[in-house]
Amino acid sequence: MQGSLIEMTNQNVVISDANSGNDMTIKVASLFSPAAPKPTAAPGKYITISRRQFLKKLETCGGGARINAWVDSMRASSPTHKSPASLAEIEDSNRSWILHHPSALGMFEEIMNASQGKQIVVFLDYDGTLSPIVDDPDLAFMTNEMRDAVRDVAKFFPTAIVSGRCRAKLCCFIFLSCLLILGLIQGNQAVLFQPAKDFLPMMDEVCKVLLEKTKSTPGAKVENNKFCLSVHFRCVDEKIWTDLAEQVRLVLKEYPKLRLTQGRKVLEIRPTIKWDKGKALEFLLGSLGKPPKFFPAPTVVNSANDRYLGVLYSNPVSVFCPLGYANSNDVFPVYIGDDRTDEDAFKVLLLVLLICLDKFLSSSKLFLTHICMINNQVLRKRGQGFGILVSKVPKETDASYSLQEPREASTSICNFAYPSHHLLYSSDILRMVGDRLVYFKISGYVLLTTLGRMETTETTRTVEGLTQRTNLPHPGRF
Ligand SMILES: O=P(O)(O)OC[C@H]1O[C@H](O[C@H]2O[C@H](CO)[C@@H](O)[C@H](O)[C@H]2O)[C@H](O)[C@@H](O)[C@@H]1O
Repeated sequence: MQGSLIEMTNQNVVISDANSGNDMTIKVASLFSPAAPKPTAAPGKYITISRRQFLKKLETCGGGARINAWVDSMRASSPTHKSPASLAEIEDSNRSWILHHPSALGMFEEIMNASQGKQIVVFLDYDGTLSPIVDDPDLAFMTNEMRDAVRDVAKFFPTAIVSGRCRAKLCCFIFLSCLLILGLIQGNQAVLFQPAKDFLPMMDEVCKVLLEKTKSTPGAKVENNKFCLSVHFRCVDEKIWTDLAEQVRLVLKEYPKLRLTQGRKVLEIRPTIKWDKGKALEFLLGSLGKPPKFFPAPTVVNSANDRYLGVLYSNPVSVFCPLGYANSNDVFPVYIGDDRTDEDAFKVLLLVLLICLDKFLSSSKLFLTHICMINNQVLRKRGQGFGILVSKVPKETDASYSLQEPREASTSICNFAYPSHHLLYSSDILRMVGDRLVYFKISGYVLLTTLGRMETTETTRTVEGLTQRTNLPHPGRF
């Protein structure tokens, strides 16, 4: 469990979160009731407590503290200020975070190796993962490159976009005829789950109240996502965030069946049912069928070097069938997300990841970085999978890997899309050099693959540049 440093001053508690590199200041009076006296520390000394415990404490305090907690939590998931910490401290904190959450780009080979014999299923968050974060939520579009990457990955693996957005809006953004929110891009097959539909009239009513109450706050925006109402703070002056949060709290007070969560400069109001992205992930896994056993697995193109397995292993495109994956060992979920709501999905994957690492990576350094997290309870769970957090700054997370920004996510998604299928079935294999190099052509790209690493280049014309950079032999003319 990562800790936070709390410095006691006369009126304030300063939480210095070593991981996010951000300081938050919270009034002592709102934090500690007479029944729960202030912790004491010698002048200039720090008390270390878990940040999660700290926020939990705030949630259970009175109105003022709760609002501070919401605002602080929003700030931490989308930092607004540079930390006053020194450059060296920031670098240190970044280094340590990356060690625990290595870049998913560099870990591609490990991920592919760990998925051997499994059906990869890809889960993608939308805002901040597939689309860059923008001021106006109605203008959060994917780039063409990302759209292609998602379409390609969905050709080969069951792929779901898991988002709090309403379906109509998301479909319009993505502009893919085969995609539905909380659904699977899998031909025209879609799975929908709407566990909160009884709440719809209440959600509409609350939306109207929120619109009315927030209309005088410059920059505030209320978004009706049908099962979740989002109050956006991104364009509101930070000085009045607390006032806006108080307005939201007062509205929510009248609706005990609704609860509040925080995201990136957004407060979200949802029904108090047990439904979050972790549950969505489990539900979607349960809705997927086992892949047809068209091809014996694993299939190795060049048996002289089984390190190709990670790249060349076939994951046949799965078809829908009533048998679910939920408790199956045959599935390998990969979840990419950027926000607090994605943490519920990462938690589900973390439980299964450790088993996977135990099985496949016991001798690797990756395993060593995770071994400290293993406990008996976790080991009793079964399965495998990877959570990948998209974030430029260190954040407390249950994801195992990281990516800096949506652009990296699209490269990562491409990595998942290309190697597993095409090389095996297509006639596009252009050249194999010894047992360590393969070039193949797909969708106008030439892919250079060596021991699981892959680079893409636009056409044959740039292969020269690629071979020079990588010191690998030129594949010759094709
Ligand atoms: O639950 P999620 O799928 O992760 O959705 C969280 C919120 O995502 C969107 O807001 C975020 O992206 C916006 C566009 O880039 C940005 O302006 C906002 O600050 C972010 O929080 C969406 O608009 C919200 O409705 C979701 O609650």
